[in-house]
Amino acid sequence: MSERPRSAELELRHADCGYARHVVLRDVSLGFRAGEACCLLGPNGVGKTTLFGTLLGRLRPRSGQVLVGGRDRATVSDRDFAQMVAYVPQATDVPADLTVLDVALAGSASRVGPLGAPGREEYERTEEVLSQLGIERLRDRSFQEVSGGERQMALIARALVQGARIVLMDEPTASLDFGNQVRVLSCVRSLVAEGRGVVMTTHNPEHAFLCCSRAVLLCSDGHLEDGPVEEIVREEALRATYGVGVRIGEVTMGDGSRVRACVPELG
Ligand SMILES: Nc1ncnc2c1ncn2[C@@H]1O[C@H](COP(=O)(O)OP(=O)(O)OP(=O)(O)O)[C@@H](O)[C@H]1O
Repeated sequence: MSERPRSAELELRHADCGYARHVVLRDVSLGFRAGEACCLLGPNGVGKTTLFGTLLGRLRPRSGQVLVGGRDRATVSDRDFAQMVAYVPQATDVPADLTVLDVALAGSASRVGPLGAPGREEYERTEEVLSQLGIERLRDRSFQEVSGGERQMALIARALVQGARIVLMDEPTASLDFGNQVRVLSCVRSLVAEGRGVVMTTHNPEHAFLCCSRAVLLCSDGHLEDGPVEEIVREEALRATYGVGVRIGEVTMGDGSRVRACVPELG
């Protein structure tokens, strides 16, 4: 298991993660900080959602600790937590009929408090975020009626309005078309460029090369590998994790930079 990075803003320390009768991940020590994108990889059922649930305080660690800004998660109010950590769920959970603007504006709830109502400042910030993400045209559309990719962008907008330094994204590209996947990955890069931290899960290891500097691979035997993407996302590791052959090559981009790409070997 790798060492904890220093000054992590969100951290698991020797945490056993799981449910009443089922510990899914044992003795996990991982720290996440602003200015870094980390990709969480692993096969179905290995425990990625369980790890997120624990980081978010929805699941209590069976042992060990979750620390937020150095404080035990259990001592941090949900409101304070929301100012430090935002969560972008998969876009499949559709709330009651709200516009895209309403969904994004909900990100300001932790700042205005339970009895407050968003004011001009919150509306202006929300409009700004919608245009930053290029979805201002969707402002008054029903969240239920926009496409999956547009919903995902609206949920990312909500996290940006929330203003948290660390953003957890659960399979942000799942069920998106190619164009929307690329837009979401570009958005991850922009978040990091503006100093936020992103922790995202994906079932496409190539996404780690595109927008993350760090990868955490959860292996079926319960062990975990954590490090720079190029050291973690390797052909042998992917074969061991997913049980399929994969070749990793490099592609030269338009600006001359080289990016790694994964191509599976079909049996
Ligand atoms: N509420 C629960 N109670 C008991 N066990 C659970 C519960 N939810 C999930 N599990 C089990 O925990 C393990 C990890 O599940 P988890 O959903 O965290 O995996 P995952 O890596 O997110 O999978 P996927 O890639 O398919 O989303 C699985 O064995 C699952 O069956």
